[in-house]
Amino acid sequence: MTIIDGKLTAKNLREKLAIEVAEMKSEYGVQPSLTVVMVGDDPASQVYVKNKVQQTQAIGMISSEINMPANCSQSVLLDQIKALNHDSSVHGILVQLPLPHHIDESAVIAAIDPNKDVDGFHAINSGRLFNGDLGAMVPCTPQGCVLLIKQHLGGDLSGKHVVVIGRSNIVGKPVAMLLLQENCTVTITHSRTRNLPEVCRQADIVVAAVGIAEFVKADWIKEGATVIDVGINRVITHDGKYKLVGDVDYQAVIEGCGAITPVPGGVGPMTIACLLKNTLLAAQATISKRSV
Ligand SMILES: NC(=O)C1=CN([C@@H]2O[C@H](COP(=O)(O)OP(=O)(O)OC[C@H]3O[C@@H](n4cnc5c(N)ncnc54)[C@H](OP(=O)(O)O)[C@@H]3O)[C@@H](O)[C@H]2O)C=CC1
Ligand SMILES: Nc1nc(=O)c2c([nH]1)NC[C@@H]1CN(c3ccc(C(=O)N[C@@H](CCC(=O)O)C(=O)O)cc3)C=[N+]21
Ligand SMILES: [Mg+2]
Repeated sequence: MTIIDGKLTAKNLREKLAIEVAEMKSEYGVQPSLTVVMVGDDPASQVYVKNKVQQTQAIGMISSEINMPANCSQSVLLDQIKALNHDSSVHGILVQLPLPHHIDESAVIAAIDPNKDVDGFHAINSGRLFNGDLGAMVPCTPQGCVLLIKQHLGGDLSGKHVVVIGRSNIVGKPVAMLLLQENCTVTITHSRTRNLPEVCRQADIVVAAVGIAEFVKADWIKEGATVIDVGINRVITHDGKYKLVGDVDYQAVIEGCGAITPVPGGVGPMTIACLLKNTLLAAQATISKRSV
């Protein structure tokens, strides 16, 4: 049984990115920059934003954060995004989700310049991914999942049966598309799926993106299967502290699976590393435009 070390893999990826950032600065005088827009003060989002700001700067990129009050209107937020779209010193824009209920998330995502959409959530980018076009900005968490799977299984995923649990636009659907592109046989499951344990037992690889703490049980996992736990759930322990747990019943599943990503230290750090990679790609695209 292997515990897939996402923290280490993410650190190695960030080190490679740092070299490319330094080269970009010295050869073109361009420093990749990422702006995160946060509306309101969701505590879980704050942790993510804090990690992201620190890691962006650590690899030599510019990080800025725009905090807007929870009661800010949709039109004020859309104007802010338009200003960032027109600001050539900003290469990547990330609007932290979820947004307050009075704001239409899809309208906000649609307002982001697809070339600066480092989350890969804009319909132009999800369409490119769906069509198998190179040049899509690929959503960070799905990208991180696939990197961890390929690293563990040695690159070629042809013919592997993957069961994805969850069909959100930010994790389930895009991770399924990426794995299809890797020639996997992909089953997408969700809350209306019948006999989910039975379906999961067919899988060589299970990707759990459900949002329910310790939802996936040991007897759902075929012996030797690879388990990717995307879930980030904050639960209160018996001594009243918060801890993070995934969507997989980790302590039970480690007994029989072939490999598993821990929470924390699995997919989460890869999400941030892939965000930095997308920011570098967005900055590189502005240079190739300039030189022709
Ligand atoms: N590690 C990271 O970097 C990231 C982690 N996350 C975490 O990943 C998890 C999933 O996130 P996200 O995709 O945004 O979540 P959503 O809530 O948007 O989607 C959850 C999905 O799980 C399905 N589901 C819910 N209950 C069941 C059930 N009983 N049986 C089967 N399927 C079920 C839902 O089905 P239906 O569509 O039918 O409602 C839905 O498709 C969360 O814990 C989140 O915090 C998210 C982003 C990044
Ligand atoms: N526009 C947008 N894009 C996102 O990608 C996005 C978002 N909104 N909203 C929230 C979710 C969640 N998410 C996480 C990323 C990293 C960690 C992460 O770094 N986790 C660490 C530890 C964190 C800790 O210790 O609290 C780990 O799992 O080891 C967690 C969660 C990105 N999301
Ligand atoms: Mg959601």
